[in-house]
Amino acid sequence: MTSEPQVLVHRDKEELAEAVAARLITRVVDAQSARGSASVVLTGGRNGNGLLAALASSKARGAIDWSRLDLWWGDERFLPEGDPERNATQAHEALLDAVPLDPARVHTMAASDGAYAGDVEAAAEAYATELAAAARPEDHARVPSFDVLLLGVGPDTHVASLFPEHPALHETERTVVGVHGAPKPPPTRITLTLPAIRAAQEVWLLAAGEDKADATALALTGAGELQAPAAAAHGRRRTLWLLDEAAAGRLPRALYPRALS
Ligand SMILES: O=C1O[C@H](COP(=O)(O)O)[C@@H](O)[C@H](O)[C@H]1O
Repeated sequence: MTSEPQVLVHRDKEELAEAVAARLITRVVDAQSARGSASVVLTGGRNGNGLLAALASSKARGAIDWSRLDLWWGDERFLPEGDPERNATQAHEALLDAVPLDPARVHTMAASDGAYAGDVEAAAEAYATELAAAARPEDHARVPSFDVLLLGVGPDTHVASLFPEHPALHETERTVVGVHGAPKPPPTRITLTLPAIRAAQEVWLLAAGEDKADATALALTGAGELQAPAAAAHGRRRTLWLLDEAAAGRLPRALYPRALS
């Protein structure tokens, strides 16, 4: 089962970050009260980090039981531990160091100088194993059915480290793969594949800024999955495109309810 994309447009990137932070707090609190815990897949990039910063400064952040939250990553730049370009480093700076998480529930992807000694394929396989161990029988997948999986949309329509026309987009078996020759630095990365992304209950795609307007329009107006990877990202129950007015600027008006001012 997939879900039709829904589009919500906020005024600017600051309003987008604050509104998505409020939405995420509500979603996590609901999942924790229903099940005892929640799981969220983080994204890197400007909008992902803007969201984490908005969560850090939200007065409502205390509503989340941070010790019962599993955090995963959709992708990682295969760089040494602590490198400022690693998505995990940026997430720690923006939010994770400021909240009482259980370190055992913070599932970072391996660094290039870590246990797999520069072998990105082995690092990807290890993350797939960690995900499979966390999946419950009721998830019906080799990954947990994440409550929310966040994806920042790149100006070329990439999501996670799935770039247009790249071989990782063809993956139908593995849930995590190594990426070589990414067009955006660094060239070597680790990414969830489409089957892993589509196991999430809800997929939220984030885009702000005029440089995302073409990507957003392309992905939401019928582009193929190879041409526009963002078009291939769906949640089982919900697929939400969360935009600011600049990123929504080239969308047909019929696609979203809020009129641009
Ligand atoms: O490299 C990456 O870029 C995308 C989008 O980044 P943005 O700065 O253009 O918003 C991000 O989603 C991905 O996780 C990251 O590794």
